[in-house]
Amino acid sequence: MYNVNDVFGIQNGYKGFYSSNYLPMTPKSVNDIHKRGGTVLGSSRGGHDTHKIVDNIQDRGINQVYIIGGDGTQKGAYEIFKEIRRRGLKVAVAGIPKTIDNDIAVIDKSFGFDTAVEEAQRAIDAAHVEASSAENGIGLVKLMGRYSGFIAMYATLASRDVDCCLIPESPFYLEGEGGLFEYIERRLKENNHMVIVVAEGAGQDLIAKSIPVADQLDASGNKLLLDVGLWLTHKIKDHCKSKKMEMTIKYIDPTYMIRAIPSNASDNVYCTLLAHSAIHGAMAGYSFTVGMVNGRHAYIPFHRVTSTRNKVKITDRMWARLLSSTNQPSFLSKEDIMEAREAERLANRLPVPASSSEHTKKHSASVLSNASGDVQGAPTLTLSQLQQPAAAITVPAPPSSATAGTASVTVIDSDDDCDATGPPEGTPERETRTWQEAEETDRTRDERPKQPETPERMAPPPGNALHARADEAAAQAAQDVDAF
Ligand SMILES: Nc1ncnc2c1ncn2[C@@H]1O[C@H](COP(=O)(O)OP(=O)(O)O)[C@@H](O)[C@H]1O
Ligand SMILES: O=P(O)(O)OC[C@H]1O[C@](O)(COP(=O)(O)O)[C@@H](O)[C@@H]1O
Repeated sequence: MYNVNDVFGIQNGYKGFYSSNYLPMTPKSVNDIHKRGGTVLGSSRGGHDTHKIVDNIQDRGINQVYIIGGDGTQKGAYEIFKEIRRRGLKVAVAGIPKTIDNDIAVIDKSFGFDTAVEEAQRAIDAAHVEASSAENGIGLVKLMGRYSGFIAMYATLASRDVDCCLIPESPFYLEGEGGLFEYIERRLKENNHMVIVVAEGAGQDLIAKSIPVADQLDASGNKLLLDVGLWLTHKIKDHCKSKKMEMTIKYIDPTYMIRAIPSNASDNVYCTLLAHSAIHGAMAGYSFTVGMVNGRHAYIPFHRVTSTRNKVKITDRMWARLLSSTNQPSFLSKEDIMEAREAERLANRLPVPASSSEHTKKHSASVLSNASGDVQGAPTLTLSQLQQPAAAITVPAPPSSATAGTASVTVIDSDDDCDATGPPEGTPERETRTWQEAEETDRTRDERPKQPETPERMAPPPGNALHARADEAAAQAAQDVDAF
């Protein structure tokens, strides 16, 4: 569709721009890479030298750069975009969110997350089998999630075999009333076995207190985490020993096995849509992070996705649903809840609530999105060309009959951050609302009467008893969190 002749892969992450040769990529060479796990191009931490990267882009005459990765990668893409803009180059930068952690702000979910949740079920199933095969058996599964517990939360909700889910956003404690040990004792008495899921970033403060070690960072500046699964296993064993309680604990760490598998069908489709959307946007001359927002394809300015991180909101319904599904303690004091609400209010720039129930007002990301809900037309580039950490594409100047106009471009910000070079002539009209106007409109939309929050307002359509029970339970759980 766009007459692209030269596509190159950058090997081993950002440093590959200046430390290795670019790898020519053809439809044939990438034909089945989506069926393999990991990355054929390689990845790395650290090594982001903005000037050297942009020098290379410039020297090689690259005019579109597609950058695939998590929030660190998107930050790096933003730096590259700013340097390109400073130099006045006609190069579009498209960030494509890929992380199993799902911690990238604004977008509905990141590519890789669904696959991770699905694969995590296998580890939870194994933990359940092992736990239920022993007397007082505990199965403990560690899942990835450095800063955010989305994989742990969704895997727990999907499995229904989990009795306790621990995530970084919800601090927990071991001893005393309402603590983890008390819950474990109770659950073993009731059921004779239990499954605990812990996200790798959970309980890091607790571990640091019991094993004081200096913080260490990886090459990208991320804190190296202590193994919460191993630590917890020992703590539980020690506690049960002190109580003369017979028990068996099996610790399963499937983290890399989960990240290493090929993406599932739903992620493959999502990847295709991201790829198509990114290509249309870059061909139209824009720079952005691409993603689904409220179910619509959107082009998001880099700074919107890099300024915050997506986290599980423990004051939100989803976490309340999890609490009601596992029956675990919330580990939260009233002060913790108020603090979490206040942090959420400030992060979302919400007004001070008139009453305590006001906090439940949600404020979704203010973005504009494609009115049709989809990007029109599909380029001939394959998604697999974009399924790797970084790829640079050299695009010939579009012929006068270029079909870039078929891309139904949606721009989420009308400030100049979203537009490296401006769209070439003949491309569709840009969104004309200012960012502030857009935000205002979206806020108005967000504040329209929503799905009611209280049990009586949550009444489902008559005749649907199953939904009624589920909704009642969710509302009750939300109230429990409120009341706590
Ligand atoms: N603030 C930043 N500015 C520039 N580059 C960054 C920034 N944060 C991370 N990076 C680079 O992005 C790459 C990926 O970041 P990392 O945190 O390792 O993974 P992820 O993209 O999964 O979050 C690394 O090469 C890192 O150096
Ligand atoms: O040991 P590594 O390779 O640094 O990776 C560990 C990290 O990768 C993550 O899973 C994120 O992976 P991705 O962003 O690549 O999907 C974090 O949760 C975890 O801390």
